[in-house]
Amino acid sequence: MRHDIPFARPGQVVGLLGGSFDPPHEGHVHVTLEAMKAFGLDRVWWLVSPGNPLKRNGPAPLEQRMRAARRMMRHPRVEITDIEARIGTRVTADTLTALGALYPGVRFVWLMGADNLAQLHKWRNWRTVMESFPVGVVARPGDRISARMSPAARAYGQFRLDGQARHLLGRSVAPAWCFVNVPMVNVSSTEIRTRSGWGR
Ligand SMILES: Nc1ncnc2c1ncn2[C@@H]1O[C@H](COP(=O)(O)OP(=O)(O)OP(=O)(O)O)[C@@H](O)[C@H]1O
Ligand SMILES: O=C(O)c1ccc[n+]([C@@H]2O[C@H](COP(=O)([O-])O)[C@@H](O)[C@H]2O)c1
Repeated sequence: MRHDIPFARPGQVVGLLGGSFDPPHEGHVHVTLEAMKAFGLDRVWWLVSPGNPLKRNGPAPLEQRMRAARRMMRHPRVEITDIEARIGTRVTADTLTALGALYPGVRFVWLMGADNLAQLHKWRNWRTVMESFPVGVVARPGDRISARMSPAARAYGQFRLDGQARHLLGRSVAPAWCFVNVPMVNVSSTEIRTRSGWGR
């Protein structure tokens, strides 16, 4: 196993929170802790992205976002990683395919806020995202309804786990997804960039 990428044992359930983290904030911490509890995850990796394929303006340098993410999230079961830059992927479908090959036997769960489920059908090979690993979706202010009515939610409606079975998500076989309606934290990187000048 390479030493510049995180370690996971076969059988472990590892949540993947992909993001620009430009900058990281309390909302990311909140999603991580709620998802860990709700979906029965052993660990969560923050995948600090080299750059969202759909965002035209590049984020702050990866090293700056990695440092800020490490300051923001200090938890013994959470790892901050730039693994996408290391393995050379930025499209999520490609990342998940690569991780499946790199970590045989590890049970990954793709995590995202409701805003991303609402947009998922615009991602490259988005069906591969739904079909590679189970997907855990966490409520976000303003996006709960659009997420649940979204093309991806409708296309995979029959594979949705009821909220009461949320703890089974990590041990489910894809396609399987679950939306959890947890208390929400109203913060975004966009708002922080606007008021703080982060990255400029
Ligand atoms: N407050 C929040 N509640 C729920 N999910 C969140 C929250 N903030 C971020 N997320 C989720 O975390 C992941 C990474 O988010 P990202 O780094 O894009 O932050 P962001 O605040 O959405 O950024 P931006 O405002 O630049 O779009 C995404 O899946 C996003 O939905
Ligand atoms: O694969 C895609 O086409 C794609 C399009 C938009 C976003 N994503 C991923 O979604 C995650 C959240 O992105 P962001 O910029 O909203 O933090 C991050 O891991 C991105 O790489 C992926």
